[in-house]
Amino acid sequence: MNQLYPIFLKVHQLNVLLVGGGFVGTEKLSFLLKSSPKAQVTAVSKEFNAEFLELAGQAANVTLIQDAYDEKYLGGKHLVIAATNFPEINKQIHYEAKERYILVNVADTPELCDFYLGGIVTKGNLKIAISTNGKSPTTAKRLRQMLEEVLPEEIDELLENLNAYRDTLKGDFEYKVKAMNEITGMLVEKKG
Ligand SMILES: C[C@@]1(CC(=O)O)C2=NC(=C\c3[nH]c(c(CCC(=O)O)c3CC(=O)O)Cc3[nH]c(c(CC(=O)O)c3CCC(=O)O)/C=C3\N/C(=C\2)[C@@H](CCC(=O)O)[C@]3(C)CC(=O)O)/[C@H]1CCC(=O)O
Ligand SMILES: NC(=O)c1ccc[n+]([C@@H]2O[C@H](COP(=O)([O-])OP(=O)(O)OC[C@H]3O[C@@H](n4cnc5c(N)ncnc54)[C@H](O)[C@@H]3O)[C@@H](O)[C@H]2O)c1
Repeated sequence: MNQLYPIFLKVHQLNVLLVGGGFVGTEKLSFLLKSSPKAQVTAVSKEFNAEFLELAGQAANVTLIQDAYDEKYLGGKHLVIAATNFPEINKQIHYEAKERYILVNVADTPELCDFYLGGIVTKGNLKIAISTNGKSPTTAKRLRQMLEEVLPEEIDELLENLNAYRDTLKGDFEYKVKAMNEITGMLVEKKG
């Protein structure tokens, strides 16, 4: 059983440290920004590859620091993602983050992660996060692609309409719960 508890982070109001601006760092930044274009990210790396620089250059809130990792960069950070090509540096980042109670992900190294990055589907206001418990990231990717394909864009209209309806409801909490459940009931009704 997958015992991970997913949460939906407001990364535009949190400080994320990403260490390593190579191939894996670029992939992590790219998925982070795809889902959260305004994510506040400080990227520290000895070197950045061209793709990383292009991605960061187009982003709203990505700060680049060309330097070797140092624990001082953990100051004021809520989340850390380590993606250098040196396992011992990634381990050091892991331990120094843990000392400060900062949540840490060492890319591609499940045993050094407090959290995993997931496959993420966004359709307007709807967001679905997928994890395979680290068993098969490729399956998370394929499921993400499949859901992106099959979920209609109109699903966002449905959410907006239901939100507008919700705002018109007068009455107490119990009444609102009942009304919202009634109007959305057909979404889960089984065909006879
Ligand atoms: C979902 C996604 C999100 C993201 O990265 O943002 C993600 N990996 C993605 C793709 C992907 N990663 C890898 C491949 C190559 C094929 C392969 O090796 O399987 C592909 C496929 C591809 O690229 O086509 C390599 C890989 N990844 C991990 C290991 C280590 C291991 O398994 O032990 C290795 C081997 C490294 C090596 O041997 O060098 C581990 C992790 N990867 C996770 C997330 C976490 C678990 C998520 C879950 O619970 O399912 C976890 C545990 C930690 C973490 O990194 O957070 C993203 C798809 C995004 C999308 O497309 O939507
Ligand atoms: N199974 C394995 O051994 C294996 C194989 C391949 C990749 N990986 C994983 O891939 C990741 C990195 O691979 P990549 O393909 O992105 O490598 P890469 O060489 O493309 O990028 C590594 C980046 O880290 C930076 N860097 C190196 N030392 C640093 C330091 N001390 N401080 C700051 N930045 C530093 C480099 O400048 C570079 O930008 C790691 O998470 C690693 O665990 C593991």
